Amino acid sequence: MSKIAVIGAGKTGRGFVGRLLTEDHLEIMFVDKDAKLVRELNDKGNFQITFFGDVRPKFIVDHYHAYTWEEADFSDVELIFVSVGGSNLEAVGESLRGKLEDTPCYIITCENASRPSETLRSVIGKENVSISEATVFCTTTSDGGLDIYSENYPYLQCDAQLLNGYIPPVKGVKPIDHFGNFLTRKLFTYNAASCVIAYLGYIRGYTDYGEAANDPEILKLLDKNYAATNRVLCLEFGYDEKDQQEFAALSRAKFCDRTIADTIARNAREPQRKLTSNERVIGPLKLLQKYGEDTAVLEMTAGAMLVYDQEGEEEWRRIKAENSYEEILEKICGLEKTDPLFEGILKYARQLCGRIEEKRD
Ligand SMILES: NC(=O)C1=CN([C@@H]2O[C@H](COP(=O)(O)OP(=O)(O)OC[C@H]3O[C@@H](n4cnc5c(N)ncnc54)[C@H](O)[C@@H]3O)[C@@H](O)[C@H]2O)C=CC1
Ligand SMILES: O=P(O)(O)OC[C@H]1O[C@](O)(CO)[C@@H](O)[C@@H]1O
Repeated sequence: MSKIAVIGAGKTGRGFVGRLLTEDHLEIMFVDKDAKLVRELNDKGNFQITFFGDVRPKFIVDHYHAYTWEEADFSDVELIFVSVGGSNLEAVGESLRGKLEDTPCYIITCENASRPSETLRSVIGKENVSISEATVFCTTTSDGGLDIYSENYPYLQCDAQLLNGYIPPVKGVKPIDHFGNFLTRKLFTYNAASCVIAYLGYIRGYTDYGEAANDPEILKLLDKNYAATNRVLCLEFGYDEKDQQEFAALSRAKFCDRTIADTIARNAREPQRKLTSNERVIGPLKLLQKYGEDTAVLEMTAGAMLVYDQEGEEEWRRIKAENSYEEILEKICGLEKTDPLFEGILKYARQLCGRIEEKRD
């Protein structure tokens, strides 16, 4: 049988996709740029998945070998999952381009990102390679070791149309016929809400994600944002209102679920990625603006993102050291100075920055 590769042996790659493949007794070829992680995966030969709330016995993933790019051989690889973080997709495309053969090959991106298949397709540029995108609903965390903590989510839904009739030989991977804007819907509903909780939680001094999600003040803002975002997503994409409300309610229940042990730092990681123009905050803000809805909660969230600071976020710290808030709004968020969102976000950033400084004194 042809090989299956997973590029990015991180939390989603090894902890979610790796589990789905192992549940089907499939052999995995992990590829990662982190040579230390590759060595650890091979030396140990297995890792364990513990499910939040102990809803299922621990699960072992052990049918794999891990490789760095230099070692990885893609001959006879038919199916590739990519889960490296949206900002690393171009680099993955560059690395893959020279390694893929001229036989048909299918790639499924597993990223919270705007149009990740387009990004990868434009770099790989090979006719024989079909690239689909998936929505990852399964939260996976780690405490730095190989083992993973995870929800017991059973599926990876992906765009069937982009697979050109190919059916992945994995039970947990579900090609959906009318996938359409499902990834954008997920990003603007789930991940926008996650940003409200994480960054407003940071401003209020929380480090635990579940605590922040259950804060009554944050919940009030979250619900206000869900109501407005639900309305504009229905107007923009034609979703049924009740269906969208139920979709949003599922995300609310998940974020408030205290059995899912998670941190503000993980959910707030890489603000520079989350603040780009079509992403989870500026994207829905533009829709709210287009349909005349109240933009305050997401403007406040974007303001909190500008203020956000955390050990380990070195790229974000560099960007902030080299750019003013105004420059970040222009260069990263793609907002013009004349756009009311620009001034709105800036106003909140200044207010919240003052609040953080007061706390420090
Ligand atoms: N962890 C989670 O709960 C969820 C994650 N996601 C998405 O899944 C994607 C991955 O996230 P995580 O697994 O949490 O991140 P992670 O940081 O745990 O894993 C990413 C892995 O990709 C590797 N990588 C980065 N650039 C690479 C390159 N050029 N070549 C090969 N390997 C490379 C890194 O070394 C790392 O091992 C992101 O797009 C994220 O938004 C989506 C939903 C939930
Ligand atoms: O890697 P990112 O983009 O921060 O997203 C991870 C987020 O995605 C989620 O699955 C939300 O859908 C959460 O677990 C987590 O907050």
